[in-house]
Amino acid sequence: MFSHNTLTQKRILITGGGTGLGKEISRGLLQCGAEVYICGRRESVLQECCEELSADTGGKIHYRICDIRDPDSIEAMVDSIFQEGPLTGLINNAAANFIAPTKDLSPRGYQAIRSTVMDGSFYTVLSVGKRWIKQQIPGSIVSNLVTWVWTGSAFVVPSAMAKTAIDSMTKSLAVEWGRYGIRVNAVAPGPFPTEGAWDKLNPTGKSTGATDSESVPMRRYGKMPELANLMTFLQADGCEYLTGQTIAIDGGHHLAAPSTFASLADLNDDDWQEIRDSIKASAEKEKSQRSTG
Ligand SMILES: CCCCCCCCCCC/C=C/C(=O)SCCNC(=O)CCNC(=O)[C@H](O)C(C)(C)COP(=O)(O)OP(=O)(O)OC[C@H]1O[C@@H](n2cnc3c(N)ncnc32)[C@H](O)[C@@H]1OP(=O)(O)O
Ligand SMILES: NC(=O)C1=CN([C@@H]2O[C@H](COP(=O)(O)OP(=O)(O)OC[C@H]3O[C@@H](n4cnc5c(N)ncnc54)[C@H](OP(=O)(O)O)[C@@H]3O)[C@@H](O)[C@H]2O)C=CC1
Repeated sequence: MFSHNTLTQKRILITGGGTGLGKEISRGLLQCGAEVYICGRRESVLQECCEELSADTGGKIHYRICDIRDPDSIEAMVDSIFQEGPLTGLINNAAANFIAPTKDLSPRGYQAIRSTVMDGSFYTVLSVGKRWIKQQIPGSIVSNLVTWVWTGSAFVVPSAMAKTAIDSMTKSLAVEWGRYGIRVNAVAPGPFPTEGAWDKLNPTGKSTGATDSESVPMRRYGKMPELANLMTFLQADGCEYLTGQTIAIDGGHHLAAPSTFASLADLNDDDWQEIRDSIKASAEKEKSQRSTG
């Protein structure tokens, strides 16, 4: 779809780029000639991703260990990247999520998700954006949201709330920063199966709804290159007049089956305990690999 030099001269930071969608978006950007920075809390995961993608694409990819819930950690990362040269693009992709009945959420459970998705995305945008403004450099910010920004979604309320806040940031900053040549857009994917999302949203196979590809009008899940292509377009030269938009890429899913987890109202307490235990096992495995956070 794009040539190997569509993104030559572009230097793009993608948060949470070591796994899942972030990793495959990084692959797509590298294939189009961008220099890519990824970050996350697990050094071994980031290192392995860089080795794999650089061998597969021949592109330049670097990692930084960073906890985006901590603004100081973000400042240190962005500062060290700009010392090597300014970024031209930022993709807010890192996120936290788990499925749970809202009545069972503690303040800490809510904060774990809000502080990553809403605060972490905002801190990163602020850290990069203020440098672009000061150095009079144009840039492209793209946040990876979800179609719940339009539909809401039961049983993942903190995620739906926090993603919606970033949708609002997208429209607001597009206006405030347009005069600096900074574009602010977002994408809203439907289901693109990844280990990270499925472990937290359908750990036992009981979270039906969107896990069924038949509920998508296109009768399938998204393919990674499709999402990478949209991200490449939004980071490329040639669409400078496009800003303030959140673009769905979901095979029509949210128009046909808007309430992703509505059917889960029928699960009982034992089902939810089993789901919670499975999520805990997945989170503990990830935690044991963390270098920060
Ligand atoms: C199959 C689904 C198909 C859906 C298709 C629709 C379209 C897809 C839409 C997808 C949209 C978005 C998806 C995503 O964002 S997926 C990203 C998944 N990846 C991650 O979450 C990675 C990061 N995750 C984490 O860091 C952790 O998993 C966690 C979020 C738990 C945070 O870890 P942290 O170390 O900060 O926190 P703790 O483990 O100490 O827990 C903090 C509090 O949270 C409570 N908690 C944890 N799990 C649950 C649960 N299952 N239910 C209720 N509460 C939970 C925990 O008890 C702590 O609170 P307390 O101290 O008060 O007990
Ligand atoms: N998969 C899907 O179907 C959909 C996904 N999305 C969105 O796509 C994005 C990626 O999701 P997906 O790839 O599925 O899930 P993953 O779990 O694979 O990706 C989440 C990434 O975020 C990183 N991360 C989490 N917390 C932090 C933190 N505090 N600081 C730094 N990095 C952090 C994780 O790395 P580490 O743990 O090492 O820090 C991980 O690399 C998310 O924004 C998600 O909401 C949207 C719609 C659909």
